[in-house]
Amino acid sequence: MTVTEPFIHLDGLEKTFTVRRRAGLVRREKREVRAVDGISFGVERGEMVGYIGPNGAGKSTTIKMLTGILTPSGGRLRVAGIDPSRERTRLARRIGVVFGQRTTLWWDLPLKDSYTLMHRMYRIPDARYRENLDRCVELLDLGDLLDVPVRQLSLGQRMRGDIAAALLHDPEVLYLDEPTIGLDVVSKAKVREFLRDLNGERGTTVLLTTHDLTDIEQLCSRVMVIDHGRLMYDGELAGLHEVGESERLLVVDLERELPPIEVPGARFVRAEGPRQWLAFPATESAAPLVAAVAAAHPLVDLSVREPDIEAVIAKMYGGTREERRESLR
Ligand SMILES: Nc1ncnc2c1ncn2[C@@H]1O[C@H](COP(=O)(O)OP(=O)(O)OP(=O)(O)O)[C@@H](O)[C@H]1O
Repeated sequence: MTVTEPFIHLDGLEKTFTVRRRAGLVRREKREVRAVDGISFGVERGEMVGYIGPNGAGKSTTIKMLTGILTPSGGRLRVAGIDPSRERTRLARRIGVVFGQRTTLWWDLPLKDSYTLMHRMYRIPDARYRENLDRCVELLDLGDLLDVPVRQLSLGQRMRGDIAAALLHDPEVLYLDEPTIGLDVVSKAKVREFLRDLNGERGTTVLLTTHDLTDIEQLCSRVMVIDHGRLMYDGELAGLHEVGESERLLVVDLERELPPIEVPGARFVRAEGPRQWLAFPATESAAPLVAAVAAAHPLVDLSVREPDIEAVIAKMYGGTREERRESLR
């Protein structure tokens, strides 16, 4: 029996950068940065996976290798059977990339002109292009924006425009690097809903890099954590919370300043005037806690905050970032 290779397959993948830095007036020192340090994983077709980690962990470097922009220093990499750095152009027809912090759209042109250019660049068959464009315009609410120059779009509008641009050629894989960064709550919800539908209806494989754990919670059944270029966790988000013993925060706005709230299952963290912060295990549902607080206290408002990724990872491995770096040496 032949074992088929996963759709995206990394085996001991490495990327080392050589950085030169001044070590005196004239002398320069060479230093090696192992941005990706032997990562192995497989992603099956149609999976939606979160790829998370603290700043400088090696996420963007991995994505750049997956798209063929960077050549690995070691290990093996295949996307849809293609070696990305050797056959970048062939792979480009099968993948889509969205970098939240940069745009692939033409800054001075109306949004629709960028799409026309992509239509030609990717040589997308006319009917397919029309169908995909119409679908994106409808689902991403782009109708009123098509004639607006990209530089005049808000961040959320631009992001939706970028996501559409990445999908016009029907990619089988979509890499998203911080797709919800800087977006307001409504825009975030729109982007997430669209991605969920895309994955459900078209079976597009999605690899998502984000600092927002809510993105992962709402979209991904599997999450991979990378730190210092190494894979530290691969499994369900709930499992990550368990390993990291992470806590969510319930932020409660009361009608007036009151003594610390005491409810079973939560820990009082701090108060500032009528606002109080209560911590509870991220593996538990917030609903019973909200009900208990609302039943016993005069509430004005409340919200739930997800643990941040840095905090979960710090708890998972203990110590500070520097101590963790030492422990990996
Ligand atoms: N072109 C480069 N030359 C030298 N070092 C680099 C280069 N690109 C990345 N690095 C280094 O490699 C490491 C990993 O960087 P990378 O951008 O992949 O991290 P990241 O997880 O995407 O971080 P962030 O969340 O901040 O975007 C960092 O130490 C970074 O400084």
